Amino acid sequence: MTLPSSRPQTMAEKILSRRGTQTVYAGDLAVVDVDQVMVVDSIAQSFIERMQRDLNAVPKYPERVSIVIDHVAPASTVSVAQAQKEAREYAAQTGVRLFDVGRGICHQVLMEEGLARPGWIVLGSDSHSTTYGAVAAFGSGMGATDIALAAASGKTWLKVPESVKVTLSGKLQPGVSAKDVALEMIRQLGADGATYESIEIHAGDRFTRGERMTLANLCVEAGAKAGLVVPGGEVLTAYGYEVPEWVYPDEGARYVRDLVIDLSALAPRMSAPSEVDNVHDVADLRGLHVDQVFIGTCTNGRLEDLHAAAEVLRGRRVSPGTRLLVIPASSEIMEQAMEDGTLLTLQRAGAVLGTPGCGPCMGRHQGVLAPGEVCVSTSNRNFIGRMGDKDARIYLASPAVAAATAVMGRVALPADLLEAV
Ligand SMILES: CC(C)[C@H](C(=O)O)[C@@H](O)C(=O)O
Ligand code: SF4
Repeated sequence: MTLPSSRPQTMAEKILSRRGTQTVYAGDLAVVDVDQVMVVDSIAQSFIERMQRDLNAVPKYPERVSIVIDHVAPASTVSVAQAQKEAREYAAQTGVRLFDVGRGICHQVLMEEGLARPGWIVLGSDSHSTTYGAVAAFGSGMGATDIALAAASGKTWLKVPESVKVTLSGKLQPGVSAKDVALEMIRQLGADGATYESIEIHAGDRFTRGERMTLANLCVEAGAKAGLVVPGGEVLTAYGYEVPEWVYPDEGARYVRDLVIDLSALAPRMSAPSEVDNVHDVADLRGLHVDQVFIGTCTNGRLEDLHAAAEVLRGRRVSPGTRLLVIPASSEIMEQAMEDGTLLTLQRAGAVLGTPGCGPCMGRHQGVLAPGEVCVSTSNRNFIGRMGDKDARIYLASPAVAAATAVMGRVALPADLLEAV
């Protein structure tokens, strides 16, 4: 079925039209079918309460609902353990999917399980649900009430967002990664610069699916409702997904803003405390003492990220005054990194390895920070108090920069290690 389209549409307009009842444009209200609803452990209790107490409903399509125990996994306190127990029981009773402790971070797991696909609408009880835009799914985060309504009815309603067009041009320099591009994009847009907008990223055939996840993941840090990467390159061929022709934005679609990022001019970037858009060249922050380095999260905990870190750490040691935590984003990644020797390289270099999941990303367990401590993290948020004490400071960077920093014990570029020998 091709819907009549009277004027050119953005990708967000395309998907929301196709999955809804009529052709819609930015500003319209859309009622759409939801292909997958994702609930994380921290929200599971409120979700269950909304379903049972407020809506008196069961999931309409249990196969379209997934619960992931990832944020504080394994449980850190009795109340966390109790909440996770209830989530397991709920999944067993209703037949929704459950991904239990150790399977990994919700967004990574859904992608691996094929529960986010081109043209789908995926709603998560987690703000980084924009990540699904890596495979051209309209992914968005919502609160427990909206998530429960979507699970109960199989639908959601939302205002169709305006779109910002981000075009990537040129070729990345060696040592510069998708994370640096994402941080630069957030700097240019600003922390609230795309509030309730869809960021449509035109990357051509650049970037793997994992790198596209990094780009789409960071979109919410500019306040975006969705972050859609236009399919190209590997995404079209390597994952067995058919990318339907109708997903692509039309020539002449209307954007509220146009941004072009010249990749050839980009150096490794770092976001300094305590807003994600406070982005600088790593070279300008070089030398700052770092207490903890964390490589992981839904932003940069994939195999390619662990490879980038291992390349820097092979045959080297983490600096004595610094701790390095490495947490693969999923069990699948962990297995691959075991098989190909990456974890051994990291362990020998002095890394502390953790259970696949969010780890200390939001400061709940497994590596929270003391007052005054400085952390370089490959995650996506450096707000005050995010990883522990409010007087700790967090800098966001790519896995290669994080690894070089761990070796030097201070903010460094991989190239600095060669000079230090
Ligand atoms: C716990 C969850 C709701 C939260 C989010 O919404 O993003 C967390 O994942 C985060 O990164 O802050
Ligand atoms: S890894 Fe961090 S950013 Fe990602 S879902 Fe977990 S807590 Fe949120």
